[in-house]
Amino acid sequence: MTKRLRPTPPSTPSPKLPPSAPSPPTPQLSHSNPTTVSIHHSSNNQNKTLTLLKSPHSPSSSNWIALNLTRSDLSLPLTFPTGQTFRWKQTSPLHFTGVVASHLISLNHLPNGDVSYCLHSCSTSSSSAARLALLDFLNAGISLSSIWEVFSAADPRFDELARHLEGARVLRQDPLECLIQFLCSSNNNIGRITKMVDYISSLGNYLGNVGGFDFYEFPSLDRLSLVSEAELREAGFGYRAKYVIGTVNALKAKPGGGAEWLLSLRNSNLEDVIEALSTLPGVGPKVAACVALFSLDQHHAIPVDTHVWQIATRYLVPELASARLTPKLCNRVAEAFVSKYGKYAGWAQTLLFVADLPQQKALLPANLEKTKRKRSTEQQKDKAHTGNIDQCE
Ligand SMILES: Nc1nc2[nH]c(O)nc2c(=O)[nH]1
Repeated sequence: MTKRLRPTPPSTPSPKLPPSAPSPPTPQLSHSNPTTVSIHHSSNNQNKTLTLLKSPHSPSSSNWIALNLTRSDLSLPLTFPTGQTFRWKQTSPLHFTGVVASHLISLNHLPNGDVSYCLHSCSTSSSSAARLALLDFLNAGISLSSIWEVFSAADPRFDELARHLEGARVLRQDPLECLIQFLCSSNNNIGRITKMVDYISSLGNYLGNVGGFDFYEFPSLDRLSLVSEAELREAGFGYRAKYVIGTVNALKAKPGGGAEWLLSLRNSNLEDVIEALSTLPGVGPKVAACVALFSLDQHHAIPVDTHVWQIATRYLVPELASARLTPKLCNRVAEAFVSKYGKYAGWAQTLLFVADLPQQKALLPANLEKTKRKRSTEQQKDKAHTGNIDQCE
Protein backbone atom coordinates (compact mmCIF):
# COMPACT_ATOMS: atom_id res chain seq x y z
CA MET A 1 0.00 0.00 0.00
CA THR A 2 1.38 3.39 -0.92
CA LYS A 3 1.27 5.82 1.95
CA ARG A 4 0.77 9.35 0.74
CA LEU A 5 -0.04 11.95 3.26
CA ARG A 6 -1.18 15.48 2.69
CA PRO A 7 -0.77 18.31 3.11
CA THR A 8 2.39 18.70 5.19
CA PRO A 9 5.27 16.47 6.14
CA PRO A 10 5.12 17.26 9.83
CA SER A 11 8.45 16.44 11.30
CA THR A 12 10.48 18.70 9.07
CA PRO A 13 10.11 22.44 9.14
CA SER A 14 9.27 24.38 5.96
CA PRO A 15 6.90 21.73 4.70
CA LYS A 16 6.82 21.11 0.98
CA LEU A 17 3.49 20.13 -0.50
CA PRO A 18 2.94 17.50 -3.15
CA PRO A 19 1.82 19.09 -6.42
CA SER A 20 -1.81 18.05 -5.97
CA ALA A 21 -2.21 19.54 -2.51
CA PRO A 22 -3.82 22.92 -1.97
CA SER A 23 -1.34 25.69 -1.25
CA PRO A 24 -1.23 26.85 2.32
CA PRO A 25 -2.46 30.35 2.89
CA THR A 26 0.22 32.95 2.31
CA PRO A 27 0.20 35.24 5.29
CA GLN A 28 0.55 38.98 4.67
CA LEU A 29 2.46 40.75 7.37
CA SER A 30 1.74 44.28 8.47
CA HIS A 31 3.68 45.86 11.32
CA SER A 32 1.27 48.00 13.25
CA ASN A 33 3.33 48.70 16.37
CA PRO A 34 6.75 47.72 17.68
CA THR A 35 5.61 44.62 19.52
CA THR A 36 2.96 43.05 17.36
CA VAL A 37 2.59 41.80 13.83
CA SER A 38 -0.81 41.40 12.22
CA ILE A 39 -1.26 38.48 9.88
CA HIS A 40 -4.09 38.43 7.37
CA HIS A 41 -4.81 35.21 5.61
CA SER A 42 -7.49 33.14 4.12
CA SER A 43 -7.86 29.52 5.17
CA ASN A 44 -10.74 27.08 4.87
CA ASN A 45 -12.69 29.81 3.16
CA GLN A 46 -12.40 32.06 6.15
CA ASN A 47 -10.66 35.39 6.23
CA LYS A 48 -8.84 35.92 9.44
CA THR A 49 -6.60 38.46 11.02
CA LEU A 50 -4.30 37.34 13.75
CA THR A 51 -2.16 39.50 15.91
CA LEU A 52 1.04 37.71 16.70
CA LEU A 53 3.84 38.59 19.00
CA LYS A 54 6.65 40.01 16.96
CA SER A 55 9.17 37.37 15.90
CA PRO A 56 6.98 34.43 16.82
CA HIS A 57 9.80 32.04 15.98
CA SER A 58 12.06 33.36 18.68
CA PRO A 59 10.09 35.63 20.96
CA SER A 60 12.19 38.03 22.94
CA SER A 61 12.61 37.22 26.60
CA SER A 62 10.05 39.86 27.58
CA ASN A 63 7.30 37.87 25.84
CA TRP A 64 7.82 34.83 28.00
CA ILE A 65 5.62 34.47 31.04
CA ALA A 66 6.46 32.18 33.96
CA LEU A 67 4.06 29.33 34.67
CA ASN A 68 5.10 28.41 38.22
CA LEU A 69 5.98 24.88 37.13
CA THR A 70 9.50 23.58 37.74
CA ARG A 71 11.25 21.08 35.50
CA SER A 72 10.47 18.35 38.04
CA ASP A 73 6.79 19.14 37.57
CA LEU A 74 6.98 19.41 33.78
CA SER A 75 9.79 18.43 31.45
CA LEU A 76 8.89 19.52 27.92
CA PRO A 77 11.05 16.96 26.06
CA LEU A 78 9.79 14.13 28.28
CA THR A 79 6.14 15.12 27.92
CA PHE A 80 5.51 16.37 24.38
CA PRO A 81 7.34 14.10 21.93
CA THR A 82 6.69 10.87 23.83
CA GLY A 83 3.48 9.46 22.40
CA GLN A 84 0.70 11.26 24.32
CA THR A 85 0.04 13.91 21.72
CA PHE A 86 1.16 14.16 18.14
CA ARG A 87 0.15 17.84 17.72
CA TRP A 88 3.01 19.61 19.47
CA LYS A 89 6.19 20.41 17.56
CA GLN A 90 9.71 21.18 18.64
CA THR A 91 9.95 24.56 16.94
CA SER A 92 13.51 25.34 18.02
CA PRO A 93 16.07 23.51 20.15
CA LEU A 94 14.46 24.88 23.31
CA HIS A 95 10.84 25.48 22.32
CA PHE A 96 7.79 23.29 21.92
CA THR A 97 4.76 24.82 20.23
CA GLY A 98 1.18 23.69 20.00
CA VAL A 99 -2.45 24.70 20.12
CA VAL A 100 -4.66 24.64 23.19
CA ALA A 101 -8.28 25.30 22.15
CA SER A 102 -7.75 28.30 19.83
CA HIS A 103 -4.52 29.53 21.46
CA LEU A 104 -1.19 29.09 19.71
CA ILE A 105 1.39 28.73 22.46
CA SER A 106 5.13 28.05 22.76
CA LEU A 107 6.71 26.62 25.88
CA ASN A 108 10.27 26.89 27.02
CA HIS A 109 12.45 26.00 30.02
CA LEU A 110 14.10 29.02 31.65
CA PRO A 111 17.78 28.58 32.59
CA ASN A 112 16.70 27.47 36.09
CA GLY A 113 14.43 24.83 34.56
CA ASP A 114 11.12 26.56 35.29
CA VAL A 115 8.60 26.49 32.47
CA SER A 116 7.53 29.68 30.73
CA TYR A 117 5.11 30.26 27.88
CA CYS A 118 4.60 32.67 25.04
CA LEU A 119 1.26 33.37 23.40
CA HIS A 120 1.36 33.89 19.69
CA SER A 121 -2.07 35.49 19.65
CA CYS A 122 -2.02 38.30 22.10
CA SER A 123 -5.24 40.22 22.48
CA THR A 124 -5.38 41.07 26.19
CA SER A 125 -8.88 39.67 26.53
CA SER A 126 -7.73 36.24 25.42
CA SER A 127 -4.45 36.13 27.32
CA SER A 128 -5.96 35.20 30.67
CA ALA A 129 -8.23 32.63 28.96
CA ALA A 130 -5.17 31.21 27.23
CA ARG A 131 -3.23 30.91 30.48
CA LEU A 132 -6.14 29.13 32.15
CA ALA A 133 -6.60 26.80 29.17
CA LEU A 134 -2.87 26.03 29.19
CA LEU A 135 -2.80 25.24 32.91
CA ASP A 136 -5.82 22.98 32.44
CA PHE A 137 -4.20 21.23 29.45
CA LEU A 138 -1.02 20.68 31.48
CA ASN A 139 -3.01 19.16 34.36
CA ALA A 140 -1.20 21.74 36.46
CA GLY A 141 -3.44 21.16 39.47
CA ILE A 142 -1.76 17.79 40.00
CA SER A 143 1.63 17.86 41.69
CA LEU A 144 3.82 15.41 39.80
CA SER A 145 6.51 15.44 42.47
CA SER A 146 3.98 14.48 45.15
CA ILE A 147 2.55 11.52 43.28
CA TRP A 148 6.00 10.35 42.18
CA GLU A 149 7.07 10.30 45.84
CA VAL A 150 4.35 7.73 46.43
CA PHE A 151 5.44 5.64 43.41
CA SER A 152 9.09 5.81 44.46
CA ALA A 153 8.23 4.58 47.94
CA ALA A 154 6.37 1.61 46.40
CA ASP A 155 8.99 0.75 43.78
CA PRO A 156 12.78 1.28 44.01
CA ARG A 157 13.16 0.87 40.25
CA PHE A 158 10.63 3.66 39.63
CA ASP A 159 12.63 5.77 42.09
CA GLU A 160 15.81 5.19 40.09
CA LEU A 161 14.17 5.99 36.74
CA ALA A 162 12.47 9.05 38.19
CA ARG A 163 15.83 10.53 39.18
CA HIS A 164 16.86 10.59 35.51
CA LEU A 165 13.55 11.34 33.86
CA GLU A 166 11.94 13.95 36.06
CA GLY A 167 8.94 15.82 34.76
CA ALA A 168 7.27 13.23 32.49
CA ARG A 169 3.72 14.46 33.02
CA VAL A 170 0.29 13.29 31.86
CA LEU A 171 -1.59 15.92 29.84
CA ARG A 172 -5.32 16.70 29.96
CA GLN A 173 -6.15 16.98 26.29
CA ASP A 174 -9.40 17.80 24.62
CA PRO A 175 -11.19 14.42 24.41
CA LEU A 176 -12.17 14.66 20.72
CA GLU A 177 -8.67 15.68 19.75
CA CYS A 178 -7.19 12.88 21.84
CA LEU A 179 -9.60 10.26 20.50
CA ILE A 180 -8.95 11.06 16.84
CA GLN A 181 -5.19 11.02 17.45
CA PHE A 182 -5.31 7.61 19.07
CA LEU A 183 -7.56 6.22 16.32
CA CYS A 184 -4.63 7.05 14.04
CA SER A 185 -2.21 5.30 16.41
CA SER A 186 -3.37 1.71 16.10
CA ASN A 187 -0.62 -0.57 14.76
CA ASN A 188 1.25 2.48 13.60
CA ASN A 189 4.50 4.28 14.26
CA ILE A 190 5.03 7.76 15.63
CA GLY A 191 6.17 9.24 12.30
CA ARG A 192 3.11 8.06 10.40
CA ILE A 193 0.72 8.86 13.23
CA THR A 194 2.10 12.40 13.25
CA LYS A 195 1.54 12.76 9.50
CA MET A 196 -2.05 11.59 9.80
CA VAL A 197 -2.71 13.86 12.76
CA ASP A 198 -1.19 16.76 10.80
CA TYR A 199 -3.54 16.01 7.93
CA ILE A 200 -6.59 16.02 10.22
CA SER A 201 -5.37 19.16 11.99
CA SER A 202 -4.98 21.01 8.70
CA LEU A 203 -8.77 20.82 8.31
CA GLY A 204 -9.15 23.20 11.25
CA ASN A 205 -8.73 26.98 11.33
CA TYR A 206 -5.22 28.10 10.52
CA LEU A 207 -3.54 29.89 13.43
CA GLY A 208 -0.04 30.62 12.20
CA ASN A 209 3.42 29.29 11.48
CA VAL A 210 6.13 28.89 14.08
CA GLY A 211 9.58 27.55 13.29
CA GLY A 212 8.43 26.43 9.85
CA PHE A 213 5.44 24.45 11.16
CA ASP A 214 1.85 25.39 10.40
CA PHE A 215 -0.55 25.26 13.34
CA TYR A 216 -4.32 24.81 13.29
CA GLU A 217 -7.14 24.67 15.76
CA PHE A 218 -8.35 21.07 15.94
CA PRO A 219 -11.30 20.72 13.53
CA SER A 220 -14.80 20.49 14.97
CA LEU A 221 -16.93 17.35 14.55
CA ASP A 222 -18.96 19.24 11.94
CA ARG A 223 -15.81 19.99 9.96
CA LEU A 224 -14.56 16.41 10.34
CA SER A 225 -17.88 15.07 9.07
CA LEU A 226 -17.24 16.77 5.72
CA VAL A 227 -14.26 14.51 5.01
CA SER A 228 -14.85 11.29 3.14
CA GLU A 229 -13.34 7.89 3.78
CA ALA A 230 -11.86 8.03 0.27
CA GLU A 231 -10.06 11.29 1.08
CA LEU A 232 -8.58 9.81 4.22
CA ARG A 233 -7.51 6.67 2.36
CA GLU A 234 -5.94 8.85 -0.31
CA ALA A 235 -4.13 10.68 2.49
CA GLY A 236 -2.61 7.41 3.71
CA PHE A 237 -4.91 6.42 6.58
CA GLY A 238 -5.46 2.90 5.25
CA TYR A 239 -8.08 0.91 7.18
CA ARG A 240 -8.10 3.59 9.90
CA ALA A 241 -10.02 5.86 7.49
CA LYS A 242 -13.13 3.76 8.08
CA TYR A 243 -12.73 4.05 11.85
CA VAL A 244 -12.25 7.81 11.83
CA ILE A 245 -15.34 8.32 9.67
CA GLY A 246 -17.37 5.78 11.66
CA THR A 247 -16.41 7.38 14.97
CA VAL A 248 -17.14 10.89 13.71
CA ASN A 249 -20.58 9.74 12.53
CA ALA A 250 -21.30 7.92 15.79
CA LEU A 251 -20.34 11.03 17.76
CA LYS A 252 -22.43 13.29 15.52
CA ALA A 253 -25.44 11.10 16.28
CA LYS A 254 -25.15 11.57 20.06
CA PRO A 255 -28.04 13.58 21.46
CA GLY A 256 -26.63 16.83 22.80
CA GLY A 257 -23.50 16.55 20.65
CA GLY A 258 -20.59 14.15 20.41
CA ALA A 259 -17.95 16.51 21.83
CA GLU A 260 -20.20 17.12 24.85
CA TRP A 261 -20.80 13.37 25.22
CA LEU A 262 -17.05 12.77 25.31
CA LEU A 263 -16.52 15.56 27.84
CA SER A 264 -19.28 14.16 30.05
CA LEU A 265 -17.24 10.97 30.42
CA ARG A 266 -14.91 12.93 32.70
CA ASN A 267 -17.58 12.45 35.37
CA SER A 268 -17.87 8.67 34.96
CA ASN A 269 -15.89 5.84 36.46
CA LEU A 270 -13.16 4.11 34.49
CA GLU A 271 -15.13 0.98 33.68
CA ASP A 272 -18.02 3.00 32.25
CA VAL A 273 -15.63 5.24 30.33
CA ILE A 274 -13.90 2.26 28.68
CA GLU A 275 -17.27 0.66 27.91
CA ALA A 276 -18.63 3.88 26.38
CA LEU A 277 -15.53 4.54 24.28
CA SER A 278 -15.45 0.93 23.11
CA THR A 279 -18.82 1.41 21.38
CA LEU A 280 -17.07 3.69 18.87
CA PRO A 281 -15.70 2.14 15.66
CA GLY A 282 -11.97 1.38 15.87
CA VAL A 283 -11.73 1.89 19.62
CA GLY A 284 -10.23 -1.15 21.34
CA PRO A 285 -8.98 -1.43 24.93
CA LYS A 286 -5.62 0.25 24.21
CA VAL A 287 -7.08 3.30 22.44
CA ALA A 288 -9.83 3.57 25.06
CA ALA A 289 -7.29 3.53 27.89
CA CYS A 290 -5.10 6.16 26.21
CA VAL A 291 -8.08 8.46 25.67
CA ALA A 292 -9.28 7.84 29.24
CA LEU A 293 -5.84 8.63 30.70
CA PHE A 294 -4.79 11.53 28.49
CA SER A 295 -8.11 13.38 28.28
CA LEU A 296 -10.80 12.06 30.61
CA ASP A 297 -9.29 12.33 34.11
CA GLN A 298 -9.04 8.55 34.47
CA HIS A 299 -5.70 8.63 36.23
CA HIS A 300 -5.58 4.89 36.82
CA ALA A 301 -6.33 3.90 33.21
CA ILE A 302 -3.51 1.66 31.99
CA PRO A 303 -2.96 1.40 28.24
CA VAL A 304 -1.58 -2.07 27.56
CA ASP A 305 0.07 -3.00 24.30
CA THR A 306 2.95 -5.29 23.45
CA HIS A 307 5.52 -2.77 24.78
CA VAL A 308 3.76 -2.26 28.08
CA TRP A 309 3.30 -6.02 28.30
CA GLN A 310 7.08 -6.43 27.98
CA ILE A 311 7.68 -3.84 30.70
CA ALA A 312 5.09 -5.47 32.95
CA THR A 313 6.40 -8.99 32.53
CA ARG A 314 9.94 -7.80 33.28
CA TYR A 315 9.10 -5.92 36.44
CA LEU A 316 5.53 -6.39 37.64
CA VAL A 317 4.17 -9.79 36.66
CA PRO A 318 7.27 -11.89 35.84
CA GLU A 319 5.20 -15.04 36.35
CA LEU A 320 3.41 -14.20 33.07
CA ALA A 321 6.60 -13.79 31.02
CA SER A 322 6.01 -16.87 28.93
CA ALA A 323 2.32 -16.18 28.29
CA ARG A 324 0.85 -14.62 25.16
CA LEU A 325 -0.89 -11.28 25.56
CA THR A 326 -4.69 -11.69 25.53
CA PRO A 327 -7.44 -9.22 26.52
CA LYS A 328 -7.78 -11.06 29.83
CA LEU A 329 -4.08 -10.64 30.51
CA CYS A 330 -4.32 -6.96 29.54
CA ASN A 331 -6.70 -6.60 32.47
CA ARG A 332 -4.34 -8.53 34.70
CA VAL A 333 -1.50 -6.15 33.79
CA ALA A 334 -3.70 -3.11 34.42
CA GLU A 335 -4.64 -4.52 37.84
CA ALA A 336 -0.97 -5.14 38.65
CA PHE A 337 -0.18 -1.48 37.87
CA VAL A 338 -3.03 -0.24 40.03
CA SER A 339 -2.18 -2.47 42.96
CA LYS A 340 1.45 -1.34 42.84
CA TYR A 341 1.00 2.39 42.21
CA GLY A 342 -2.55 3.23 43.30
CA LYS A 343 -5.03 5.75 41.97
CA TYR A 344 -2.52 7.58 39.74
CA ALA A 345 -1.16 4.33 38.28
CA GLY A 346 -1.58 5.66 34.74
CA TRP A 347 0.95 8.38 35.55
CA ALA A 348 3.42 5.72 36.71
CA GLN A 349 2.78 3.75 33.52
CA THR A 350 3.60 6.89 31.58
CA LEU A 351 7.07 7.20 33.11
CA LEU A 352 7.79 3.50 32.51
CA PHE A 353 6.56 3.84 28.91
CA VAL A 354 8.67 6.95 28.32
CA ALA A 355 11.75 5.33 29.91
CA ASP A 356 11.49 2.53 27.37
CA LEU A 357 11.58 4.85 24.34
CA PRO A 358 14.97 4.75 22.58
CA GLN A 359 15.65 8.48 22.94
CA GLN A 360 15.10 8.31 26.69
CA LYS A 361 17.23 5.21 27.18
CA ALA A 362 20.17 7.42 26.23
CA LEU A 363 19.48 9.52 29.34
CA LEU A 364 19.69 6.54 31.65
CA PRO A 365 22.94 5.51 33.31
CA ALA A 366 24.71 2.53 31.79
CA ASN A 367 23.87 0.16 34.62
CA LEU A 368 20.15 0.82 34.47
CA GLU A 369 20.11 0.84 30.69
CA LYS A 370 22.36 -2.22 30.42
CA THR A 371 20.13 -4.22 32.68
CA LYS A 372 17.20 -3.41 30.48
CA ARG A 373 19.14 -4.08 27.27
CA LYS A 374 20.45 -7.39 28.47
CA ARG A 375 17.08 -8.61 29.56
CA SER A 376 15.24 -7.40 26.53
CA THR A 377 17.87 -8.76 24.15
CA GLU A 378 17.53 -12.10 25.82
CA GLN A 379 13.86 -11.92 25.14
CA GLN A 380 14.37 -10.40 21.68
CA LYS A 381 12.32 -7.48 22.72
CA ASP A 382 14.52 -4.48 22.19
CA LYS A 383 12.71 -3.58 19.01
CA ALA A 384 9.92 -2.69 21.40
CA HIS A 385 10.08 1.04 21.00
CA THR A 386 10.97 1.79 17.48
CA GLY A 387 7.77 3.73 17.66
CA ASN A 388 5.44 0.93 16.74
CA ILE A 389 2.28 1.26 18.70
CA ASP A 390 0.31 -1.93 18.84
CA GLN A 391 -3.11 -2.71 20.11
CA CYS A 392 -3.80 -5.13 22.90
CA GLU A 393 -4.93 -8.08 20.80
N1 LIG B 1 2.34 7.07 28.31
C1 LIG B 1 1.95 6.33 27.28
N2 LIG B 1 1.88 6.89 26.07
C2 LIG B 1 1.47 6.14 25.07
N3 LIG B 1 1.32 6.42 23.79
C3 LIG B 1 0.88 5.31 23.20
O1 LIG B 1 0.58 5.22 21.94
N4 LIG B 1 0.77 4.34 24.05
C4 LIG B 1 1.13 4.82 25.24
C5 LIG B 1 1.21 4.26 26.50
O2 LIG B 1 0.91 3.08 26.73
N5 LIG B 1 1.62 5.07 27.49
